[in-house]
Amino acid sequence: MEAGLEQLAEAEGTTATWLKKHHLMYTAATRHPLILSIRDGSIDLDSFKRWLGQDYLFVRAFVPFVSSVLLKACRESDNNSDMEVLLSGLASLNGEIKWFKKEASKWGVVLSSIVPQKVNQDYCRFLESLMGPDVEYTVAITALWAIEVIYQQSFAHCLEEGSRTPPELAETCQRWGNEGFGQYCQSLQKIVDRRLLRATDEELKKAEVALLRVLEHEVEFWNMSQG
Ligand SMILES: Cc1ncc(CN)c(N)n1
Repeated sequence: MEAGLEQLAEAEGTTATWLKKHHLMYTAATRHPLILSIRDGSIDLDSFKRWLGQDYLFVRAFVPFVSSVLLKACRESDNNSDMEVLLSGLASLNGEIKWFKKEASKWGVVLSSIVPQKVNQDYCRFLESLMGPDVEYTVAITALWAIEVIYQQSFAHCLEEGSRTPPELAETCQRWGNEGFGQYCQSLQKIVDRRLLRATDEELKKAEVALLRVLEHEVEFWNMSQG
């Protein structure tokens, strides 16, 4: 990399550099055909319902993962405010689970009879693999940021001017596409960039791999939902 570009990368943060480097995969995850079909109004509602049921199960598995990142922050972070950012994210999952239940009953999706599909199980297993004490805080929070920002960028796209998102899906898009969630993602990104500045080469590599794995799992999750 040229010296000037290197300085730019440092000024804008490692995460931005990685998103540029992996822009094809990032676009595949944030502009998936399922998201584009919500945005243009052509969404197949069976796909939406499949996504809803599977994502409910995913979010239940996501709670212990976020808790584990919070625990790592309490033990390993060099900055007190990390804990507050993570705690706010964890707290909002309470409302999210309630929302899934309400939304499922609106669409006639019976959550108690949803069986996790293999893609979902694989993703949840990946989350579990990041929960152990051997996984560094920097690596785990990189994965958390990636998981959240993909949803934020995907659903915010469905709320942009010119989108023809069906009104009955607007609430879903608002849940992850709203300003507050965008700010939460930015707070996570700042933590990740701060941690990556002090990371060892090995940690940097592991964090970048975690980002790539999340991108792959997210694309698979959309594919599975689309059927
Ligand atoms: C698959 C998936 N990825 C991300 C999110 C956002 N927490 C979610 N609910 N589901």
